[in-house]
Amino acid sequence: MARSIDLAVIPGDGIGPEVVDQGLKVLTAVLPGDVKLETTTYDLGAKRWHATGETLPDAELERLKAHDAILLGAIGDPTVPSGVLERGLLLKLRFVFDHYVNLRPSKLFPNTPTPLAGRPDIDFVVVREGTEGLYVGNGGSVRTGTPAEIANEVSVNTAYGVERVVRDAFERAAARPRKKLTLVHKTNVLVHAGHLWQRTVDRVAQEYPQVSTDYLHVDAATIFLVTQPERFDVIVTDNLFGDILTDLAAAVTGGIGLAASGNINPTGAFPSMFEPVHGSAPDIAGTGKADPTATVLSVALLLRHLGHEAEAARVEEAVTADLAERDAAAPRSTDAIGDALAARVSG
Ligand SMILES: NC(=O)c1ccc[n+]([C@@H]2O[C@H](COP(=O)([O-])OP(=O)(O)OC[C@H]3O[C@@H](n4cnc5c(N)ncnc54)[C@H](O)[C@@H]3O)[C@@H](O)[C@H]2O)c1
Ligand SMILES: CC(C)[C@H](C(=O)O)[C@@H](O)C(=O)O
Ligand SMILES: [Mg+2]
Repeated sequence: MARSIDLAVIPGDGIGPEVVDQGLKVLTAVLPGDVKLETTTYDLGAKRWHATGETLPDAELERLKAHDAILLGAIGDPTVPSGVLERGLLLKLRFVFDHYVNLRPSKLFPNTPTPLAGRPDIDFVVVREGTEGLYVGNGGSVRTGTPAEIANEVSVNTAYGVERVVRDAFERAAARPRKKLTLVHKTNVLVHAGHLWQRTVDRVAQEYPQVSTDYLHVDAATIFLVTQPERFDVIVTDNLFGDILTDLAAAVTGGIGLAASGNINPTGAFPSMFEPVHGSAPDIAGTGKADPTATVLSVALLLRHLGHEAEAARVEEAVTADLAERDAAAPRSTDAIGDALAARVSG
C-alpha cells in the first residue's frame, strides 16, 4: 500500500467541479496522517476549449500519465458542439490509458428511494468494456447534410479486447459470494460481434467452474433490471450496452447521484481514472443541488484500487450511514453532504 498518492484532478464542466470538491474533501479526511496526498488540477473542459480550442493537448496527456490515478468530475457543456469534449477529452483518456475495464457497481443502499416495488436486494457490478465497440469512432458520413447522406458507425470487437475484459469479469465473479456472470449482448442480431463475445465467455468459463454463467439479450436485460434486479451479480457487456445499462441501474438504486465508476487499466501501465457515472448536469450546475455521493463512492473505488482497502471501506460505511439518515423532504446542498461525509470518515 502506497504511503503517498499523486493524484491528477480533472474537475471538468457543470457540476463536475462541485462534486469533485466534495470527493477531495472526503479523500483528505479519510487518509491516515502518514499517507501523503498530492493533487494536481488540470484545467480541461469547456472553458479551456473556448479559450484555446484545445481539448487534451499532448503535453498534458504526457503529464497525466505520470500520476498514480485520476479523479474526474464530468465533461460536456451545451455551449460546445456535442461530441467535441466527450470524444476529444473523456474518451481520449479512456483509450490512450487503455481503460479496458469500466467498472460500475450498483447497490441499493438501505433507505434510498427506488421506483421498484418491494425493495429488492440489488448488489451487482457491471464490467463494461471501455476501449472498443461503437465508441472507437470507426465511421464517417458522405453526402453530409443532403437527403442522400450515408452515415456509418461501425462497432469494433477484437478477440484480444473481448477476452481481456471477459477474463477480468470472471475474476471479479469468482471473488464474489454468488459467483455468477451474465453476458449481456444482442447475439440474435449482432451475430458477428455477439458470437465472438459468447464464444469467448464459453471458453473462459471452462477455467472458472465455480462461476455460473448465463446470457441475456440487452433488451431483455433492461426488463430484468427493473423486474428482477436481484438476479444479477456480475454483468459483462460491450461499451455502448454498458453505458445504457448503468444509467438504468443507477435509476433503480437511488438515482444517478449515487452511481460510481472506475476506468481501470488492470495492468498498471497507465493511471486508472475514477469518475461518477453521471454527466455535467447543466440543468442543475451552480444550484448546489448536485449529489456528490457518486463522486465520493468513486473515491472509494480509487482508494481500493491503490491498495487502501480499509479507507475505501470507511468511505463506503460513511455513505451507507449518511444515506440511512437522509430525509427526502429535507434535501441538503452538495457542500453539506460533502461536509457530513468528511466528518463521518474522520470521526
Ligand atoms: N463522464 C462524463 O463526464 C459524462 C457522463 C455522462 C454525460 N456527460 C455529458 O454531460 C452533459 C449532460 O448530459 P446528460 O444531461 O445526458 O446527463 P447528466 O448525467 O449530466 O444528467 C442527467 C440528469 O441527471 C441529473 N443529475 C446528474 N448528476 C446528478 C447529481 N450528481 N445529482 C443530482 N442530479 C444529477 C441531471 O440534473 C439531469 O437531470 C453532456 O454533455 C454529456 O455528454 C458526461
Ligand atoms: C459522456 C460519454 C462519452 C460517457 C460514455 O458514453 O461513456 C458517459 O455517458 C458515461 O457513461 O461515462
Ligand atoms: Mg453514460
